[in-house]
Formats: sequence, C-alpha cells, structure tokens
Amino acid sequence: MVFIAFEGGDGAGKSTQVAALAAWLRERGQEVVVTREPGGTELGGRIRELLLHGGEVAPRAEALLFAADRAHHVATFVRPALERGAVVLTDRYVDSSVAYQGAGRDLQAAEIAGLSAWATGGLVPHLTALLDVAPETGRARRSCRVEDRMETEAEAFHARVRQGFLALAEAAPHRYLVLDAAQPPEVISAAVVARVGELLAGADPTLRTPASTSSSSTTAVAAPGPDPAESAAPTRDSAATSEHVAPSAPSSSGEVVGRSESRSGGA
Ligand SMILES: Nc1ncnc2c1ncn2[C@@H]1O[C@H](COP(=O)(O)OP(=O)(O)OP(=O)(O)O)[C@@H](O)[C@H]1O
Ligand SMILES: Cc1cn([C@H]2C[C@H](O)[C@@H](COP(=O)(O)O)O2)c(=O)[nH]c1=O
Repeated sequence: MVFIAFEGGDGAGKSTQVAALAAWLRERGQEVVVTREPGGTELGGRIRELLLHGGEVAPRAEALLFAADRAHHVATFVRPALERGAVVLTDRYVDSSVAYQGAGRDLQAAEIAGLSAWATGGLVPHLTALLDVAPETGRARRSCRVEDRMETEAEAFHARVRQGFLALAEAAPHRYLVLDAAQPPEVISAAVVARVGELLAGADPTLRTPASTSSSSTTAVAAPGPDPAESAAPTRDSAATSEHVAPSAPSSSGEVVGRSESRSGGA
C-alpha cells in the first residue's frame, strides 16, 4: 500500500508520467490504481464539471468544492484501494488546492491545507512527484484543446501556482521528487521509476530498480530510518504534519532532477 501523487501546473505532463509509472509497476505484477482529482469518483465527476466547465465560482466555494471532491474520493476510493494493498497513483491531490486556491487565489495557504487535512483525515502521500515547468510551456502543450476555467487564468496566476508548488516541496523535501518537466518524457519517467523503486524496494524486493540495488547508490534499503513496511502504511486521522516518511535517499530529496537552471529563475 503506497500512495503517490503527481502534481504540477496545467500541461506539465502529469498524466503522461502517471501512465508511464503505472505501466512500469504493472509489468512487475503490482496492483496499480490510477485516479485523479477532481473527478476520481462519480460524484467527483459532477463536481469537476461545476468547477471547470460551469460559470463563476467564488474562491471560497471553489476551495470547498475541491475539498468535497477530495473527501469523497479518499473515503470511497483511495483508502479502500490502499487497504487492499494497491499502489495508488493520483493525478493531483492536496498540493493542487494549496497551490491553486492558496497561492493562486487570495486565500490563506494554511487554511486551505487545513481544510484538505480535515477532508482526507490526514492522508498524506508517501511521495509526491512535482513536475515543474514554466507556465508558458504548459500553455503551449495544451494549445491543441479547449482550456477549462482554471487554465484560462492569467499567466501571473499560473506563476503563483508554480511557486506555491515549489514552496511545498521545499518545506518537506524528504517526500518530494521535484522534476524539471521541460525534459523529454522518458528522461522524467526514468527518474520517477528510480525513486519509486527505492520507495518500494523495502516492501517488495522484485520491484527494485538497478539504481536501487546498486551498492554505490544511496538506497532506501541502506538508509537509516523507519521500517519501510511500516512507513509505507498510510494511517487514518494523522495530523497534516505527521507525514508518512518515505524511506528515500537523502541525496535525492527535494532536488530538481535534470535541471541546470535555478529553480526560482522566473516563471
Ligand atoms: N516532457 C514532455 N515534453 C513535451 N511534451 C510533453 C511532455 N510530457 C507530456 N507532454 C505532452 O504535453 C501534453 C500535456 O501532457 P499531459 O496531459 O500529460 O499533462 P498534464 O499535466 O496531465 O495536463 P493537465 O494538467 O492539463 O491535465 C500532451 O500532449 C503530452 O503528450
Ligand atoms: C485538484 C485540484 C485541481 N485544481 C485545478 C488544476 C487544474 O487547472 C484543474 C484540473 O484539471 P486537470 O486537467 O485534471 O489537471 O483543476 C485546483 O485548482 N485545485 C485542486 O485542488
């Protein structure tokens, strides 16, 4: 039971990476559940329509609707899948609310985080892969389709959202993999697989990647800290601050994989 979230701006490549990781895990016999927010359930699908394809939504109502989608999603879909031992990959989770409704809108990030902590009973992903890309790159990638209500927001909004995501990763680097999403998809997925391989290695040795079995790498197996099986067990009603500490290598924590430019170098 491992819970992994993919986060990032619109068009960053989250769905592409979720699909690649799901395929990699399934090839290794793992039960994988792929889901998304908003809209991972039937009720959520209706909330998604209201949020993304309806008329104006006041910022606080928007925050509450995303939280309502999440509460139902976690209770009826995510937790049951985790409890039967699946790896759950979600395309967006709490960080999207903190970044879009907190940093993007004029709402308090801490209040938005608290709302989602309540909605989810404190369920925190073991790992969040943050696909970091400049808003203009994301916009160019989605130029071939009609934009939804959030996507049509101004460039400055999306720049704040990007910084909001990065601030979250900086605050808890041990449970983030920050990726330069301007890289080719296969380069990004190799980094994701390497990190997830480390995360899962303790629980299932057949899921080890070459990198995570190499004696020269800083592997999860060798890393000090909590027992991987224990740390991979999501808990109910833990406080938002009591995170599930993934058995990750300190050297890979929170760094932008593959980026040569500065992380704060403009949006
Ligand atoms: N690393 C990449 N480099 C270039 N193009 C990419 C990359 N990753 C994905 N794409 C392309 O960019 C587009 C958006 O990708 P994708 O749907 O995976 O992004 P997303 O983050 O899930 O988008 P959204 O937030 O809008 O749901 C697709 O056409 C996809 O093929
Ligand atoms: C979960 C969540 C999402 N959003 C925004 C982010 C995107 O603009 C859309 C979702 O579209 P996608 O194609 O599924 O990525 O909704 C948000 O503002 N707050 C959230 O909590």
